[in-house]
Amino acid sequence: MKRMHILKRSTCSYLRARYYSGKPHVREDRRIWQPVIGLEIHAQIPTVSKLFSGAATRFGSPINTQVAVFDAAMPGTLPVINRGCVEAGILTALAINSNLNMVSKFDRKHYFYSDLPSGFQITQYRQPLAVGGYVQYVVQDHSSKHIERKKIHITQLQLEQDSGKSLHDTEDSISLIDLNRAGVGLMEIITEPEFHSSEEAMSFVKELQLIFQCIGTCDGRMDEGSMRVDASVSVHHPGEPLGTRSEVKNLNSTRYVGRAIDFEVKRQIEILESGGEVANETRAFDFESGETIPMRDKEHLHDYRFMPEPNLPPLRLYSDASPPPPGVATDQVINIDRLKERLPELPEEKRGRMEAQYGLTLSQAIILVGEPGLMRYFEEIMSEGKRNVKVVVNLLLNDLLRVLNKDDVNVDNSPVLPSHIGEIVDMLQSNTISMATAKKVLDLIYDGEKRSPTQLVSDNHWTQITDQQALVDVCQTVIEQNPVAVEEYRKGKTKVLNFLMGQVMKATKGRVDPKATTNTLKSMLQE
Ligand SMILES: Nc1ncnc2c1ncn2[C@@H]1O[C@H](COP(=O)(O)OP(=O)(O)OP(=O)(O)O)[C@@H](O)[C@H]1O
Ligand SMILES: [Mg+2]
Ligand SMILES: [Mg+2]
Repeated sequence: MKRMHILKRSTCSYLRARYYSGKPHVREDRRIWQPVIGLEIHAQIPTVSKLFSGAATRFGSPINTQVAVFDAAMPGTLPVINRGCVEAGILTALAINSNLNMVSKFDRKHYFYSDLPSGFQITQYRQPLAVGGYVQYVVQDHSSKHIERKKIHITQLQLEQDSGKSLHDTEDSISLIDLNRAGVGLMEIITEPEFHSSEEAMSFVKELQLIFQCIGTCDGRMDEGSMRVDASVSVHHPGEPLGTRSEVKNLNSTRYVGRAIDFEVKRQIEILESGGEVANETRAFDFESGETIPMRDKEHLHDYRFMPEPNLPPLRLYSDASPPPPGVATDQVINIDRLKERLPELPEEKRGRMEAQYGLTLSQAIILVGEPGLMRYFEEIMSEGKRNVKVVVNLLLNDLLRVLNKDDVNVDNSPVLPSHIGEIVDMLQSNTISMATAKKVLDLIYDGEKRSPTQLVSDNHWTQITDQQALVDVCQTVIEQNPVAVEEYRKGKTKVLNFLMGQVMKATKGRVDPKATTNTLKSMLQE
């Protein structure tokens, strides 16, 4: 059945309604509210210099130490476009299936703000770098464990300058300006208003972060402001025209994206249900109260007085099919076919391949692809020997991630290497060690053990007891030493078996196969 993304109209129970994956909540009159969300994402391009000047872009540098005369809008300075930024924009457009404009243009967008010395931002208004496109992403409902693939359409991708930063000193009532960020290259990506829940919007933002990191066109660090999200939110009754949107600006974590959307949806439903109208306004999110508040400086409608940027010619792209005119040096132009060749396997393609090639479930594929470095690590293990994919994935997702997450260590810095896991898996598959021993070996290597897993097992005599008579002997001892438990088991308290199993494990230091032990114990107890 197709899932519906609709909300109970009643506002009091709104927050309890899981409108992403839950069943439709319908009031008697069957009038339901559907949230509609569109996102605008600003992503900083990690080139060493800015979009139109040679100033550096390092995050966290001392205030006003990365400012070229152009960034400070000194008269007579001219923009020179940064090839790296254009390439990043093109790569991103390709990754989100957007159509590149072979000719795009730059415009001036005027507004007054103290951190914008020129009084205008150079952006792409009339003819952006790319239009259209779509992104496939996955939405996971953590409580129901339901996973769904979704698709969102992209409106456009444009290149533009970032602004500076104002620091307001309320004590001395002064504002200080830091121009380090002014002119850093940004990609603005706009989605169609097609999300119907905060979960969908958040999942898309995470997918975009994965795409950026995969192709290297933004570090995706929302906490450092290198990726910022504006969420436009409205509600309507399905089948009727879209409602008036409000726009919550500058959300700097995926969690805040979700909280701001949930708050807005609830606020708007309340207004509409009490007969009011939603204002088309810009709002800010206050993470402490969890509320959105109108932004005072944006109360009036802006007249940006867009005009073509006279100091930049149109940006022309070339391809093998439409090459540059003869005589133009190849390093002076960009051929998009060369960039297409550089496009790596994207997150959704990786997930699809993990499912198809290795038979993984989508939820396993999501973790392997979402955890930086983990898919490569997994494939390195799988590239040798005939390793059972279930055993490998189980060890990685349950045991390796457990120890790494405990100390917040990245897979790439893991002291447990793919070769270690490979050896452990081989010993498991040949029945040399039990699962309990495998976990113990993994933990020891994580804690700094320098011997190889094989060496460790042989030095400690941890090889699994595979000899059936030896297993029977251990079980016999345990049965003799625990008459009370045995009695209870025979009276029908079958849970006692777990206790006896534990005793065998203890006696053998985990060197037995749980299944073989259970069977042996059971048959011996029936005698
Ligand atoms: N009725 C609606 N409800 C929710 N979202 C909407 C609605 N109509 C449009 N949107 C979304 O609002 C966003 C509009 O962003 P866009 O940047 O194009 O315009 P803007 O916010 O007015 O301009 P800017 O912020 O650059 O000054 C898009 O993400 C779009 O999907
Ligand atoms: Mg906007
Ligand atoms: Mg915009």
